[in-house]
Amino acid sequence: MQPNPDSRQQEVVRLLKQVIEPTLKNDIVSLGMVRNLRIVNDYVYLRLYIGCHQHQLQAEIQSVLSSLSWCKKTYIQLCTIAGVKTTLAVSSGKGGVGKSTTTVNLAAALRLQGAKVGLLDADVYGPNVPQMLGLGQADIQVIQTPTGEKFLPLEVQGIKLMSVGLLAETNRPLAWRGPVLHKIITQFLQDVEWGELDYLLIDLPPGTGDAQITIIQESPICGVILVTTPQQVAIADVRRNIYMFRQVGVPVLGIIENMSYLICGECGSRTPIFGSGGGEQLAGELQAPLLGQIPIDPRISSGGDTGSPITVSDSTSVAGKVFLQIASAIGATFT
Ligand SMILES: Nc1ncnc2c1ncn2[C@@H]1O[C@H](COP(=O)(O)OP(=O)(O)OP(=O)(O)O)[C@@H](O)[C@H]1O
Repeated sequence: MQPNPDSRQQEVVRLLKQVIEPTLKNDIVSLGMVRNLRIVNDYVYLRLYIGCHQHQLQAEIQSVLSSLSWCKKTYIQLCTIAGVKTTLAVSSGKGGVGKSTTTVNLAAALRLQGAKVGLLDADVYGPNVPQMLGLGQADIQVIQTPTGEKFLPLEVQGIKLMSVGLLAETNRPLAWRGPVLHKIITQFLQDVEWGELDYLLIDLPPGTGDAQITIIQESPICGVILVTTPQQVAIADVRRNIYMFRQVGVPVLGIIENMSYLICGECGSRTPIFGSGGGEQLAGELQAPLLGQIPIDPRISSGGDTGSPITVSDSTSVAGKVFLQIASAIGATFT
């Protein structure tokens, strides 16, 4: 009698769920670390997406799967980014909601709290992170390493940075499509010599297209942070975005609501210019925590233009404090 492939698959998943990541205190399947699980004949194949400090999980998987009577061998393809512990993605349903601003300030907040931080600006449609950190067009160096040639990230304000924008010509929009886009993104993920990083933040392109799906599928993202504004239209887009991440199996860490309110300079009262409660409603509906609400502040915008994130220039501002709070929550989760 032929073995039932579905019951074998279920058996493997059940065993894999016994492998618990000790810091995150959850199983590796729920954490989205196991992908592309296939059982062919009597062999198990899977990809394991982990940080550089989680290699022991591979041996644990081999150990639990060794109890399968029918399995001749388990092949595990390790997917890590050399030197990087925790990879987080920042995403938004639509453009212009402040995703890059949020990524830069979050990177700055994690840095202020002593973490080693890298930032990958993968927003091929509008790579503006370098400018937000005060970098113009800069030459990217290629260095020789034991594993081949690699891009050397730039270092600015204590943050290591690599951006598709740094490879593009000034004032010329990037118009990469399909295979070219796929190649550039995967090259970014594999061919950057980050050194040792506690966190790599990836600023994803907005939406749910090819570029996003490629990055999510190809990288060991431990979690994604979604940025939205309180408007209904932005929220509908985030909803689509969340479903995409859940389909791939990447955990959604939470939602940041940007441009939530304007603070009166005179009396300190808060006015919700774009409506209120959107982030909260979404967080409830999708069971993803609301990590923070960022005010509208002209200094956030001017800081983006001049390369001086508000979290660094004024860490005691309301926005600065919210970013630091979110960074603490991330630190509490991953270390
Ligand atoms: N809380 C805020 N207060 C004031 N201005 C803000 C705030 N957040 C973002 N901005 C400004 O809004 C504009 C859009 O922000 P940003 O580029 O970060 O958005 P984005 O979602 O990354 O856009 P895209 O992905 O389309 O490039 C920028 O000029 C930025 O300075």
